[in-house]
Amino acid sequence: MLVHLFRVGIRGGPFPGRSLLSLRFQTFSAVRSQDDRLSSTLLRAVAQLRSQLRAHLPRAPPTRSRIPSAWCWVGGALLGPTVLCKRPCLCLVALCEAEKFSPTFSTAHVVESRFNWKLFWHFLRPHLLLLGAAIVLALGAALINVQIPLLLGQLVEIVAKYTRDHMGSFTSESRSLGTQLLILYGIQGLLTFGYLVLLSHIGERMAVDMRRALFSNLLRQDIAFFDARKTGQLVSRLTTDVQEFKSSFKLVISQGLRSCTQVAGCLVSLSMLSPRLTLLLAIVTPALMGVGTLMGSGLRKLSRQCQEQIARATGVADEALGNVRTVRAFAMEQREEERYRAELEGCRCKAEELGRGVAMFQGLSNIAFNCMVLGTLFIGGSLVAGQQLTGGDLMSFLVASQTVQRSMASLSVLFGQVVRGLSAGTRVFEYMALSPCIPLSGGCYIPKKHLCGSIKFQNVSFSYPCRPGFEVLKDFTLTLPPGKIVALVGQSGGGKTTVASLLERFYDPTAGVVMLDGHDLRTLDPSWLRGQVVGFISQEPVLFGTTIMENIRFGKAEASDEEVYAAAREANAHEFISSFPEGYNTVVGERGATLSGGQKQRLAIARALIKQPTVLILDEATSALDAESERVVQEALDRASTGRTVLVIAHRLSTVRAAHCIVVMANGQVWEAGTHEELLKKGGLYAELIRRQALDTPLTSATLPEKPEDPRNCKHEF
Ligand SMILES: Nc1ncnc2c1ncn2[C@@H]1O[C@H](COP(=O)(O)OP(=O)(O)OP(=O)(O)O)[C@@H](O)[C@H]1O
Repeated sequence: MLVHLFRVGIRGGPFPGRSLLSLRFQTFSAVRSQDDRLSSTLLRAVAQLRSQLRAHLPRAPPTRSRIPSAWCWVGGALLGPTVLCKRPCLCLVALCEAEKFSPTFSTAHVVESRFNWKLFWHFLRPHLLLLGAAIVLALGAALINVQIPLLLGQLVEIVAKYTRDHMGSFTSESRSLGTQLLILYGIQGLLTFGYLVLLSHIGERMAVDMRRALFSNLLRQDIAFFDARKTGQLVSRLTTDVQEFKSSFKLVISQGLRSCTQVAGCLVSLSMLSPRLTLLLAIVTPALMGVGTLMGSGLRKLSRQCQEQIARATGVADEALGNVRTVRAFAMEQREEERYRAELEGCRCKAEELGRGVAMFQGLSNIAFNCMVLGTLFIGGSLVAGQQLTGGDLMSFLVASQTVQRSMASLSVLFGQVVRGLSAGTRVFEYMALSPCIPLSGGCYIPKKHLCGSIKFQNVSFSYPCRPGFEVLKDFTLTLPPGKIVALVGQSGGGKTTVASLLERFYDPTAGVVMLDGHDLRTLDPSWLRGQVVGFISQEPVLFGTTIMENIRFGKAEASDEEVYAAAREANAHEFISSFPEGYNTVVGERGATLSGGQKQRLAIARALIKQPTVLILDEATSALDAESERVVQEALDRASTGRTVLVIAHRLSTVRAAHCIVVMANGQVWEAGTHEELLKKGGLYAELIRRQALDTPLTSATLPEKPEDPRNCKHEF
């Protein structure tokens, strides 16, 4: 179009030759472009134009006043990024508000999901010096890029002169310009290398810092937080989202800064060329930006949905691969494939929708910018006709506005990346800003010599945070005397494990209080409680994929080798560990996959015993074992239970006969309590359970015998 315009100028001759020649500097400075082909086409056209002009018009000295000074460029270059940073909504990038995210659970304080600039600043601040250096280098490279076309223009002038006059030595005339150009190319290359290295350095360090902070904050979240989320989704935030954010950050600084500098510089040129036309542009552009903001808002919402869908797909893959043995055992490969395919299909639909949105955005912005050029030409043409603007100025204005257009186009390409980056950042910072309701540490603790291990649940009611309407425990009262074994039995889903979870303070009761030696658990330091007071052995012990030694030491990080051996002996594990060629250095495989169920359980017992807990919770610890393993493990458990307050959760009633007290739970309440003999004699629910277990018939709430009139009468106090 520009070439065409030049030709029109020559043919129609409405432009005074003097003004056209005065275009020299503005034209070349404005043509600074990433598109070399376009630049060289323009250069050729200008050279052609110039030689034709020389043939038709008298030579005129170039005007100098309209060349933007270096200060204008620097000012523009600094303004652009500042505006981008401060008011992203004013720009075509980073322009929309985040959608409010409705959390699926209500325990933790969830901050609204806007991009958290405060946290971003926290991670950026340590790198400000390097970032400043990178910005200076990038601006330097951009400013050199502005100078290069000027020199190229002069070189073209020499070529044109030599072609026309065939006088003098082309080599000697062009040598100094060529050398200057070579030096500028070299410096520009160095500057580009410098700012890219710096950005990579900053980006990588920020990514590491963000991952560490996010991981650390995730580990601190309430158990309820994990109830409501899939591991794959959390891992995706740690990996994909941080990666996406880092890439966008680097791209915005490198490509975005360059384009913004160019836009700002050209805007300075434009306002110097024609304040009137610039004013018109200044009116039209915000209107276009308004439309862009609206579209951007929708696109951002889509981008967020897209990423959440990706996280869901990752979650499905993670679950299937993590539980591959179960999948194989049930021959569910096909079904898992289908589930994953369905999630991927969801990803594809969302991504395509997003792609269409971004494409439409870019298409519309192209139309808008082209219309702006056309409009400028018409309005500028009428100004020229009214002698309010010279033809040369109009030409410069068009070239400069073209450069603005190209830079804006490049910014609109950046837009998609920035939208993705911002929403990835929003997702990362969202979980970083979460604060758990139950802190990991803080509060008082009971000195060892005063610690007895007396536990009391007093009128406890509880609903899981992710199922608030469903009361699992209702006015539940129970006492666990120090050094005694209390067994919890009852129908499946009656709330036995929930009692253990409250004792570990994985959750806080909705009403009532859980006390240790008369102290409300909420006033005690949770990490002291879990780390030193309560030992927990579950039905499915989870081991880490490291050595046996490390796994046992997980219970007490500072334990000596001797303490590890002692705990293993107490747990009946020393013998089998010693029989392995690598002994305690045997690596157990992922989740202990290379060990038998009984061996895993004994390692879990050793891990719990090494911290010498005052209170021990055994949640169906032997129910997954065969008779022989159960015997060995039970032996270890009996030994471990001596002198401790023990809460045994059991399905197989035969394993709890010897308990000091058996508490039967049903519908979240204590149904009855007493010793084995007392309960049998009573002929209530326990007797029914014993009878049904003998017949191998499960008890459901529908088959519960008549409830005692007041369950509180069944409260068992020692
Ligand atoms: N993390 C959780 N989030 C929401 N509801 C839960 C959660 N864990 C358990 N529940 C629900 O709480 C109720 C009590 O579960 P709990 O595991 O305490 O029962 P239980 O008596 O230990 O059962 P079982 O003997 O089968 O292990 C059940 O209805 C269960 O669906």
